[in-house]
Amino acid sequence: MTANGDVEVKQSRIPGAGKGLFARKTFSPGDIVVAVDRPLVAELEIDRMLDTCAWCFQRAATNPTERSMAVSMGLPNGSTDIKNCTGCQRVGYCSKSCQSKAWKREHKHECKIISVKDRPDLPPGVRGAIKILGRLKADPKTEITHVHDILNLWPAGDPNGLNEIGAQDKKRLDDLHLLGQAAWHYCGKQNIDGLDPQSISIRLLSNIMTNTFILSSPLDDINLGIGFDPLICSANHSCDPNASMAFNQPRHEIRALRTIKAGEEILIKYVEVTNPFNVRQAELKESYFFNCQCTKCAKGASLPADGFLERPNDLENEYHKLADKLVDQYESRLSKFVIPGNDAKAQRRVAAMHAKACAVLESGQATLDEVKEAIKMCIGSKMWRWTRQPVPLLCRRLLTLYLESGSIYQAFRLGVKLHFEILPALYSQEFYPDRLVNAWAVSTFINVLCGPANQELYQELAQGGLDLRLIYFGFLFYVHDHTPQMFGFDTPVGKVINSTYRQIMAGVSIPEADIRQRIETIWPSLEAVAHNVTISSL
Ligand SMILES: C[S@@+](CC[C@H](N)C(=O)[O-])C[C@H]1O[C@@H](n2cnc3c(N)ncnc32)[C@H](O)[C@@H]1O
Repeated sequence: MTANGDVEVKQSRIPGAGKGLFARKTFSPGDIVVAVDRPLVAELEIDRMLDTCAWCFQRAATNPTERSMAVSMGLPNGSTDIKNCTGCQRVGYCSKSCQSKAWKREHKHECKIISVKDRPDLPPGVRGAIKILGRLKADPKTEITHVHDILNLWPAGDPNGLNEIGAQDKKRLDDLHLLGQAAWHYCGKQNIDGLDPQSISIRLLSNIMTNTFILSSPLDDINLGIGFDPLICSANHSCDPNASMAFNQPRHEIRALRTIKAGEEILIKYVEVTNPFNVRQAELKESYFFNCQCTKCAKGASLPADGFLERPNDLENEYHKLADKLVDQYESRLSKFVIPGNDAKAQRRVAAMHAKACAVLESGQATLDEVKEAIKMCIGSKMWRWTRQPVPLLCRRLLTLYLESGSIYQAFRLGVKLHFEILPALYSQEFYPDRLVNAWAVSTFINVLCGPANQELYQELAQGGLDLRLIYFGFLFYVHDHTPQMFGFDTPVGKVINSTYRQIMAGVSIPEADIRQRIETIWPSLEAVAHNVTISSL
């Protein structure tokens, strides 16, 4: 495996986790631990194949409203155009340079296969496997190493791995067999020395499909596609990770979130780790087929993230009735949310409320009112605090919906609540990606609020002691200060942040140090804004 010298792959200390990635030197917070120029497999979701560059994953905003919004915010989505490959017309690129890199490395192996007229668009994992097999055929000597690196991972690298998947989800295993055979068939059924031809395709595909990470841009809250790389994927999961992944279109990095000492295992998150114990366990099992054995999970459901504000059997009458109906409605999904307790019925009621809120989150179609209602149900029932999931995830969704509906002031207030109250309670690290992305979003809302269209509101807030211009600088500096540790300025997100910072500072005559001093004096008034966001003011 093409490991860089700073890390090595060896037996993990997590019980039953197989191999893991270990530090060979000490890393400071923000240091790049591992980086690949592009994951070995990076494939667009089917829905993104025609509006996102298949090489660098830059998405073009095609909806006119979204496009003009992106232009006004200086985001790359507003200035990107995707031109289809003239051969297959199934994928496109944002530039000649991306097209040429993609062709040389991989697209030449799939172009004809995916261009067949009546063939439906193939799922990303299958397209990835086709390219790997195509590359192997063209250059067996070099590419066989990649194939072995892939096959060594779990589950194909573990004699029981595929059986375990079959035992948990037979349909998933059947699908992998079917899709693997399809990839092998499309590639001319090539054989690989020393490997059983019947199993190569399933093993390749299952290792790619069960170890993928989602590729998305920090500036664009959309799943763009899937990534898989044997080196990055050697890192095991922890619900208390010491490192995080960043996709810098198309460079992929793992960065230290805190000090990692030489010899320590590098642990990233595969799923949302701020969820309660049972939800984390269920999500890891559903998507990655394992029972998490990390140090946080070893404590079971005993942490603040698992607890409620009140005892579930003290649920007020109004919510009691609502929850009883929800228990019937979400019966089949309850086990994921139930926390074992003295009063099983009461636990099932709050679990049903959690299931309802998650159904809202999972539905891509939920309206602004539905999301608000879900937050009101959780907070209004007095069971949830604002920092217990799924409330933070619902708040993030609501913020996006406020933005889409043009309710910028509401988005600003909720963003401030997330910044001051919610996110620091979930992630103690100063520059955690979610905190940085939220702060960047808040800065863009304030910029709009400072504009000519919002003069009245601006004046009103200024009279109440909220100097939005100064607050804007506060968020801009926060984001600019932490970007090097989280993304770097040479990345798409880093470039947007840096050019905004430079542009703004070029028009300012007051020394930056003075602005920073003044920010400190007004910052406490923002904490009051955060505090004043209640369910009745959503
Ligand atoms: C992306 S691979 C990581 C490399 C893998 N350990 C190997 O030996 O190939 C993911 C697999 O590692 C194991 N794993 C990762 N994190 C784990 C954890 N916290 N607890 C238990 N098993 C884990 C699971 O088998 C999971 O399906």
